[in-house]
Amino acid sequence: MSTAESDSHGNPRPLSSPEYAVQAVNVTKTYTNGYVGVNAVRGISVAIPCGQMVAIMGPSGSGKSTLLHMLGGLERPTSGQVFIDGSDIAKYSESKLTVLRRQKLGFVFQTFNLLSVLNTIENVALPLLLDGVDSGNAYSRAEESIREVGLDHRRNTLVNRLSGGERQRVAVARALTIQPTLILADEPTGNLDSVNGEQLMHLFCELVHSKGQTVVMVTHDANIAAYADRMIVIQDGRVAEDVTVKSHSPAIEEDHQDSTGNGSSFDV
Ligand SMILES: Nc1ncnc2c1ncn2[C@@H]1O[C@H](COP(=O)(O)OP(=O)(O)OP(=O)(O)O)[C@@H](O)[C@H]1O
Repeated sequence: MSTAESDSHGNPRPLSSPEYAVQAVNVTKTYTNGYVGVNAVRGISVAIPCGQMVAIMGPSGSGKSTLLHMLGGLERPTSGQVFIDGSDIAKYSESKLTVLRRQKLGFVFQTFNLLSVLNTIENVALPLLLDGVDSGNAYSRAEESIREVGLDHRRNTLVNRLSGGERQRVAVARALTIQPTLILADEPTGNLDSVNGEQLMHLFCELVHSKGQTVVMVTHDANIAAYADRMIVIQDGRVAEDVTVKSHSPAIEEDHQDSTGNGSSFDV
């Protein structure tokens, strides 16, 4: 098994190897609730190669979301290192982390952080506009992401008038619009019915297997985890299992294209 410190043959590899989208090296996280410390993550090392789809599973409270947040620089580890692009992001300043997240990482979380005063396309274009992309370019890239998630017909609708599932898809479109190297998703299908949940997984598979992007998702749903190339099971803040379940699945790519050829086959 490949770990952060060694390859599949057990040979030591340099830290922050560029073949990895993200690497955690012996990360821990202790939250302090008053006088009581909660050891949410107790020393996890994982190396996630570029172009892999990973499902993180495990019981409630086992530390899955905490690990995901540390991989995305949303939480700082209490100890250990998190490497992205060869740098330990645990050492980054808040402002450097903000830029990294905006430029390189796509987040699909249940709390969508969508701005209710903006419509779909404005929300999706926002990260690009904040990053200084000119508005013509930002809006045309936003249109493309909205098409990918099958929400063209809602492009001008205020997000607080959308259903939970539609908002979830806006959040996905917003995450995709920056073409992130790493997509981090916490229960990404939580608000979707089974058809749209499957379509989102097909889209993730397409991004991973055709475009070389990397997806790390937390899920309780075994059917959703079955789309992943690798499953990491967390228990009591540690890795209990780390299994590569399959490699590239061309069938999924072929299935993904709809009759219009635009790649979106969400149930609208
Ligand atoms: N901000 C926080 N402050 C204090 N304790 C926290 C905080 N966030 C998480 N915890 C605690 O850390 C532990 C791990 O939480 P985490 O949310 O990572 O688990 P999880 O596996 O994602 O759970 P679930 O599947 O229920 O979402 C839990 O005991 C939780 O109560």
